[in-house]
Amino acid sequence: MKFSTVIAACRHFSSKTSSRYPKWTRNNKKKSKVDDPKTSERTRITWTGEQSQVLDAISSGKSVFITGSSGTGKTLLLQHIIKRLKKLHHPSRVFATASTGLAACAIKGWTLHSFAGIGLGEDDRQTLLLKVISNRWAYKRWTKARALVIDEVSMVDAEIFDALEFIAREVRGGGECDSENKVWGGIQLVVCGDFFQLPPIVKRENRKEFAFEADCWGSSFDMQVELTRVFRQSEANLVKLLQNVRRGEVDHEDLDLLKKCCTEAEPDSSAVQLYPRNQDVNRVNKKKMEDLKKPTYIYHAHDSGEDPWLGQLNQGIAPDELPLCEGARVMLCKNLRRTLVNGATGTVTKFRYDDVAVSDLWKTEERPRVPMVRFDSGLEVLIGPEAWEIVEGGKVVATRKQLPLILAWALSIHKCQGMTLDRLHTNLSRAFGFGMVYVALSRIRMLAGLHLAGFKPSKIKAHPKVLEFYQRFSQKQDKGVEDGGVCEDGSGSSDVASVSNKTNGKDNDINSSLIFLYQFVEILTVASASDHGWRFYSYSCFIVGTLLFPSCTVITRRIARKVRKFMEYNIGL
Ligand SMILES: Nc1ncnc2c1ncn2[C@@H]1O[C@H](COP(=O)(O)OP(=O)(O)OP(=O)(O)O)[C@@H](O)[C@H]1O
Repeated sequence: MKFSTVIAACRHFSSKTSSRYPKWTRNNKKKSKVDDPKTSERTRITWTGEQSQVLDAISSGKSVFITGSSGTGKTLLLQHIIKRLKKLHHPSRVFATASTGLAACAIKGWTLHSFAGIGLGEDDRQTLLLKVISNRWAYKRWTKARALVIDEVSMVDAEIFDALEFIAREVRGGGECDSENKVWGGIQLVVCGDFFQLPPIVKRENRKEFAFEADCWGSSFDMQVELTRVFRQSEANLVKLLQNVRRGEVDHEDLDLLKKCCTEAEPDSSAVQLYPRNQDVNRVNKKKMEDLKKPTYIYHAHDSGEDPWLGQLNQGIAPDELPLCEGARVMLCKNLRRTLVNGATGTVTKFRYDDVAVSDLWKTEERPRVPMVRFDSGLEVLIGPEAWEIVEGGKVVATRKQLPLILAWALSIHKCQGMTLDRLHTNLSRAFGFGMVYVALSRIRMLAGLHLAGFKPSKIKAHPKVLEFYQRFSQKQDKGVEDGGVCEDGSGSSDVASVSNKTNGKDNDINSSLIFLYQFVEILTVASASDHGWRFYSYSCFIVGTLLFPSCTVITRRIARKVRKFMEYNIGL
C-alpha cells in the first residue's frame, strides 16, 4: 500500500470519527490537582454534582451550554473549564471569549467580536464571512480553534450567534478537519450565561433578540446544564427573594424585605453605589470629589489611530478624562498582575512624581504625578499609565493611553455584572429594561449589606421569551429527554448524562489512538519535505520505539507534544 493512501485513509477516518477531539493529550491517567472534578486543592473548591458533570462532559469533547442564576459559580467553573480545554487541545487552539470587555477580563480572554474579526457585527452573515476571510489573523484563529468559550451569552443576539456558526462552518470546511457540514465546523463549544440578566442591545427592528432564538442553538450543544446551587448568598430569605426577582414575580414577603432595606441615610463610604444610568453615576462621583475639597489632578487620555476606531475608544473602559484627588475611591479597569485585577477597589492616598512611568504622557505638566492607591486588599501601589488597543487584521488601528482607573463611589449596573459586593447602595427607581434590578441586587452577599435609596416594584421584570425558554428548559430536564439534563437532586436526566458520557469515553479512547496514529503519519510526511527532516526522523524513531513499550507512554506523549509545538512554531502547521 502506498504511503499517501495510508495518510488519506487516516485523514478520512479521523474526520469521520472525531474532528473535535484532542490529538495528543487523551487518556491522561494522572490528573492534575487543579483539574480534579471533585476537588481543586489549590483553591479548595468542592465541585457540586452539576459542576462535576460539566467538567466530565468537557473532558469527553462535548459542547456544553451552562446556565444558572447569579452566584451559582458559572464564571468560576468556566475558568477551570478553560484550563481543562487547554490541556485537552493545546493552549493556542482554545479561545476564551465574552460578550463584554469586563467579562472577557474575568476569564483572561478576548471580546467575542474581536476574536471573531467581525467588527461591530452589524452586517449580514455573508458580509461578515468576507470580513473574516479578508482578515488574515481572524481567519487563522477560526481555522486553528479546537474549542471556543463564550461567556455572558445573554448579551449576544441570535443573528450574531447564527452568523458565527456559519462563519465557523464555512471557514473550517475542507480544512484540516474536513468539518464542512459539522455544526460550528467541529469546534468544541462552551457557552455560558444567564438569560435573566442583561439582554443584548438590539439596534435593528425585527432582529431576533436572544441567542437561544438562533436557528443553530439546538444543534450547537451535546449538553445543556442549569447550575442550581447558589454560592454567593447563604441567607435563605435572600436567596428566595433573588430567585423571585430573577423571574419577575416577587411576593409580599419579598417586598417587605426590600422595604426594610430602604434608607434615607447617607451611604457608608465603603459601599459601592450602583445606578442604572451613567448621568447618575457621574453626578455622584463628581459630588463626592468636590466634597473632599482636595487639589484635583485631571488626567486626559492620549488617543492615536484611525477613524472609525478612534470613536470606539470612547466606548471602552478607560475614561477620556479622569479627575483624581487624595481620598478618591477608585476601581482598577485592567488586570495588572495576579493580585491586582480588573474590578479591584481602593482609595488614592497620595501622588508621587514619576518621570519614567509617564515620560511620554502629560508632558505639558511641570513634573508628572501618578496616584498611589491603597487597595481594599491592603496592597498599596503606584499606578502608572496603561495602553488599550483596538486590533483589526493583526494591526493596531487605535490606541488609548490612560491610567487604568475609574472613579468608583458609583458605577453603572452594566459595569457590575459578574461582581460580588459586601456593601451596596443603589437607587433602582430609574431602572430600565429587563433584568436590571436582578443584576444589581444579586451582587450582594448578605441583606445587611443592601441599602436601597429608591425602589419601584414595577421595575422588577423578566422578559416573557426568557421565562418561556427556562420553562422549556426545566421541562426537558424533568423528563430527562435532553442528553445533558442535570437535576439538582441528581435524579432523572442526570443519569442520562452520565451514561452518555461513559459511552463517549470508550469511543474517545479508540478515536484518540487513531488520531494519534494519523498525526504520527502526518509528521513523517511533513518531515520528509522539511528542512528539519533529520530532527523529525529522530523524534519519530523515538516515538515508534516507545510505542512498542506501553510503559513509556508518558515519555512518548511528551515527545509527541514537543514535535507538534516545534512544527507549529517553525513550519506554521
Ligand atoms: N463549587 C464551589 N465551591 C465553593 N465556592 C464556589 C463554588 N462555585 C462557585 N463558588 C463561589 O461562588 C461565588 C460566585 O461565583 P461566580 O462569580 O462564578 O458566579 P456566577 O454564576 O458567575 O455569577 P454571575 O452570574 O453573577 O456572574 C464566588 O465567590 C465563587 O468563588
